[in-house]
Amino acid sequence: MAKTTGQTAHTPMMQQYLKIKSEHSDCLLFYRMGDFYEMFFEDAVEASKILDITLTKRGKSGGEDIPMAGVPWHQAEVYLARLVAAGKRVAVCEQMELPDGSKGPVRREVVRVVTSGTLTEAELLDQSRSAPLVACYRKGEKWGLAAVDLSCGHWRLLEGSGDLLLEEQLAVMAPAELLLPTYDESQHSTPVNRPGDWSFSEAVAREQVEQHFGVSDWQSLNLEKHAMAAAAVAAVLVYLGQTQKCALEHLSLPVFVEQGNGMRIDMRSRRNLELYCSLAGDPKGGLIHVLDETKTPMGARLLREWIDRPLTDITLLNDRQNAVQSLLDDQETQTALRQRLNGVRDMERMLTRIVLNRASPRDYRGIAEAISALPELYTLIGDRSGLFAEMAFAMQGLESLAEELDGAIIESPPQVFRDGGVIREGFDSELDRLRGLARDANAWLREYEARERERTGLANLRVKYNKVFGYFIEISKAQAKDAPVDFVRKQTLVNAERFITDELHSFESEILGARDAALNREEGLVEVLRRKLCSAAAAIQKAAHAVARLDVLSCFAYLAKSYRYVRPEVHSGRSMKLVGGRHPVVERFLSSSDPFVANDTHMDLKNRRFMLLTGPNMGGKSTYMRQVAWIVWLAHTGCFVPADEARIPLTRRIFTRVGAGDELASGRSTFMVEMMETATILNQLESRSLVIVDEIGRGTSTWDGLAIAWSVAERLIASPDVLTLFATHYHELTELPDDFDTAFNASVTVREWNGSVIFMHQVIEDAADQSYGIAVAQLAGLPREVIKRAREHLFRLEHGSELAAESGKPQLGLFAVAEKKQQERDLERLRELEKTLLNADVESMRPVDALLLLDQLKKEVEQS
Ligand SMILES: Nc1ncnc2c1ncn2[C@@H]1O[C@H](COP(=O)(O)OP(=O)(O)OP(=O)(O)O)[C@@H](O)[C@H]1O
Repeated sequence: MAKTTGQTAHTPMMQQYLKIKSEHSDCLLFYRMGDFYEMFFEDAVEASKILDITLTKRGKSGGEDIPMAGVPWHQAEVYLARLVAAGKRVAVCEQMELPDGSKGPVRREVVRVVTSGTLTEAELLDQSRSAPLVACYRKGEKWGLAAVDLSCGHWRLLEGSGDLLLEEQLAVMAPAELLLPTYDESQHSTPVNRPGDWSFSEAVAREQVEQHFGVSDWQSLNLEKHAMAAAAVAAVLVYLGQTQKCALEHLSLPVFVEQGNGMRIDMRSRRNLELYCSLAGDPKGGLIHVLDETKTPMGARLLREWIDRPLTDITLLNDRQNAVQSLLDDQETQTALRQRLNGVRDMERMLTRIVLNRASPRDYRGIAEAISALPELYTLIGDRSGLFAEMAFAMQGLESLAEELDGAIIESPPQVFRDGGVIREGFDSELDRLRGLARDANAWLREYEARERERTGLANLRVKYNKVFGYFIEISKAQAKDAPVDFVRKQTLVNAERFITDELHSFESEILGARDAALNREEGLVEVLRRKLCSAAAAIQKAAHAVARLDVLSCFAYLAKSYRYVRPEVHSGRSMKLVGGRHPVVERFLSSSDPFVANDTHMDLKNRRFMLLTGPNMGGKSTYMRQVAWIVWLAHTGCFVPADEARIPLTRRIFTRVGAGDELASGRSTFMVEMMETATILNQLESRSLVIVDEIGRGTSTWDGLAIAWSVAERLIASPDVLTLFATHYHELTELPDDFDTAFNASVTVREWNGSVIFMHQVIEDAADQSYGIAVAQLAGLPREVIKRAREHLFRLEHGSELAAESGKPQLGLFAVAEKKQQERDLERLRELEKTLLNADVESMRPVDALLLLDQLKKEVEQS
């Protein structure tokens, strides 16, 4: 805390501030003062830097000025967003009563602590992704995770063992905030908070679940055999209690759902394949971006989830595919659906804000419109079976609530409730009556103001209102001396004087209370609607989830139609057949004059489990291999795939090793990253894996690199249930198919034209004949002199070794050269031995000398 001690006695308000701040010392304190949130002492200094707002002062402490900074209450969300993004937690302290003019500060309380994992405001959240609060509890190898997305009310509970899996699961969950016990010192890039070690306990979980959800039947949550996840649930609930300080009626029950295995893809592979953004960090180059044709925020979030967590259950996949096919076949319904989904706002998050009493009038209107859209949606799909029947059912039952809300909330409500005007005329007769009185009052006031101006001759006389003093007449200081005698002075301001008259007073007490009464009445009506929405929260969430599913399925059908995606057959066998496969992202970015070249892929475990892909730089090797990975991945989400035909083996894991950059920040060189990725693959290979290796061993000496690439390739070929695509510039490896029946060569084609290369991007089943490295370097704009010199070096290297020339593989006979050198050394040694033997005079030699010679020869052979 600041230098708050000292001899100066603090004002009562500052004493109150200091007390509240001491109870929230780990947060910045937003202290409400009228229309502002003020911060003092270090909070003010820190916040003014982060928010770039003026640092002023207010009063003194210990003889020194107290620093102060403030933000207007109606813009608080923007500032909160920036503070939270800067890693801060903010305690929001509100005035709990109106100032009544008496001495002493009004009662204030912290109503909420805003943290990165507990945000609910639309302005603070990315609508297309969830930002969960995740608690992690570990004991030995075992761990339990509880993730809650407070903005939607969803839980996800997981258990497992081993650091690798934990890291993977955490990476996929992408927590906005992590809760750990104090003894867990693992390092994370996410902000970590510690709700207290005692909270990570199954017993606390039982207590908390009963308290929050009124559920004492532990079995119904399927947590009895999942003590690790239960302990994590407890920590989340305790933390929410500490920070939210209100009932969380929108939270669904933390039920442990057995996840099944699903397809596993480690975080590196997700990055390598450019799932969320391109390797250069551009989200527009990420797969999610090109696939997201959803119409609603709920749909966008679910799309991410489906892609993040591919399924390995063929029946579930078929259900999704059937639904997509059915929409694809009925374009009329599909078009109508997409039109109707368009503009359905974020039901889940609006509902959360309503339940937590943080909603704006626009949230009420938004949810009214979203619920009103449901009947049209379920009618469109109502006569279908399968997933559609489930979705249609989940959307029903909210019709009367929709009608009531629609009838209650005006079409374009104001941003805040403060001035009323949210409830429609005709919804409540009492409200209409009070508003009528207030309207009459307004007319009377305008007439009274005009009358008094004329009577007094004071042109700038105004009749005004505030909640503390009610109605009064305000005159500027300069003219106050001309006020008539019946004006009774009520308050003196710096530039003005305020008065009351008998007439104004009696008017006020008679009818003007109607305005406040109307506001109160409106507040009460909104609260009734809020309670109804709270009671219907579970049903609304279910409907919202159905809307999200419908949106994603219709997005898949849209992709299929617009970009010629085809329904893949995911089967339990091990063969893969892709005809006319395309890369979903690259094909979108190419111009029509230079269209994407589709390619086929045929692999199977028996004869073609290892594809060795060679060809020039820029030839399209990386694109081809990633497209195969994407097609396999997408096929496991229910999405159709960019190909003319696709038969895909059920795949449990996808591994990739793709040209990495340095991870200097984590102290890893390019080569180290390469080797770590390779180690991950080889150590974790399991049956039904697809492996993509795009270059290996480049970051070290050619010899080491080639040797490593060779042995890794051999290991992958020997792995019993693994399909591998392996791209390399080491042409020596094209000999692999000679030694292994299950390996085959493929290459990307180029043509030479007028001394330049043209990339055909066509994959053929043959090894590449040369690298064209210098040609590509020339294309890239290397100075002409450098290119010329490189060609000279290349010529020297290619013709410097007879074997290189013999092999017909220019530039690449490194192993052959090594072998040749070794043979030469061996020959040399043999000649030495020969010489020694020939020089030995066996006739005259003593037996002991013969023995010594024999011994010497033996040692020489052993050392060679
Ligand atoms: N099938 C294709 N059809 C059309 N253009 C393609 C195709 N494949 C790749 N390209 C284009 O060629 C560029 C280079 O492709 P890619 O990065 O896959 O080559 P590469 O062989 O892996 O090169 P390097 O060996 O240098 O890594 C891509 O950015 C893309 O624009």
